[in-house]
Amino acid sequence: MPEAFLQIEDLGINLSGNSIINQMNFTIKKNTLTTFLGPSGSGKTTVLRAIAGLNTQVAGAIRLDGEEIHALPANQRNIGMVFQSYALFPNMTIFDNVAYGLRVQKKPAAEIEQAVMEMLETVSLAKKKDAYPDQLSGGQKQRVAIARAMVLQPKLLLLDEPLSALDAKIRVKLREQIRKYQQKLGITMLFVTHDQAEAMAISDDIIVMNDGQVQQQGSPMDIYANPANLFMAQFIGNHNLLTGAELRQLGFQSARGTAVHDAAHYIIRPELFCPTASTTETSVPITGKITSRAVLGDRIQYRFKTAAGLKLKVELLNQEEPLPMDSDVTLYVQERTIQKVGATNA
Ligand SMILES: Nc1ncnc2c1ncn2[C@@H]1O[C@H](COP(=O)(O)OP(=O)(O)OP(=O)(O)O)[C@@H](O)[C@H]1O
Repeated sequence: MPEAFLQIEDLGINLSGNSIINQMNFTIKKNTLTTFLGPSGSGKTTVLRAIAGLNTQVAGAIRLDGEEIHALPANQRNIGMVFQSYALFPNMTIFDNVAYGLRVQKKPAAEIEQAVMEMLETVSLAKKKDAYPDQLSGGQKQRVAIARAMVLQPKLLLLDEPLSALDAKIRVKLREQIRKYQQKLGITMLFVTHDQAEAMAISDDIIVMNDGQVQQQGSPMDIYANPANLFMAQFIGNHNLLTGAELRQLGFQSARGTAVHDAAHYIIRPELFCPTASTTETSVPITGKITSRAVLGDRIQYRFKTAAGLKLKVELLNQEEPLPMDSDVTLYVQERTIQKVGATNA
């Protein structure tokens, strides 16, 4: 196993007398982008602030690159931070904003000039070096904030919902750019978001939090394909979540070759329904009626009600005639695509 670069061990955080985080453990690897994903109030910001040193009243251990850092003040941790609100200095030019930290460190002027210009080239803002923050768009301001943090070459860069204040199109563009900077400069990043698509799109690893607990950590594919528990199954994706009893009612005796247990939970992903039976795999026919449909562009989303009254979400590629409404249709699901919640095997 690669050595942990950031190691959180038995982290405990109390705020105003309430236990917010209790015995939390996780590690992240060097030169990766890890996302904290979780609903509002799950503790993402609280843990990030503890790592940054903005809250030092914590139990347990925080190690970065082999060094115990939990007792160090924020400015001695070599950790950068980017906030949703940019927090640029309004009365300084873009160049001076990015140069600020290096000047505090009393680096020679020529070195500062070179590092700042390289960083402004990286974030494609070299031409704006003499502008002031209020002359830039939201996305440009956030790129300055990111450049200002990256120019200090922190061991770890924390980004707390950095895209939340931006509109949808810019968010997608900037998240791709952040991923590019991370890979180009080999920075270890920890990125907080409550947006699942954002986390899936850019992460090497996702840590899903709820109620101050890590629910699951894994690659986007892992998290999507193998939810570790009921919370994960409900939180991630747009699944059909069924009990074993319901699955058997649909005609499945087994899932991935294992007998279905009535009390266990299973997932059928909406995109895994087929209009025709597989010729090579065991597939189960399910008959019911389409009760609604929505054309999403490349896909069509259906609500499908089985003869026994189970309501399922179905998504098919928009490449043939849409399924008819209100008359019986039969769809097929391959037995091997059913996922058991909490199963560890892929
Ligand atoms: N200063 C404080 N005193 C007491 N409780 C706090 C304090 N700050 C946060 N909390 C509580 O800690 C929990 C975690 O909050 P936190 O801000 O870390 O969640 P989050 O996952 O970052 O949420 P969001 O996505 O809304 O930012 C919440 O229940 C919150 O009410």
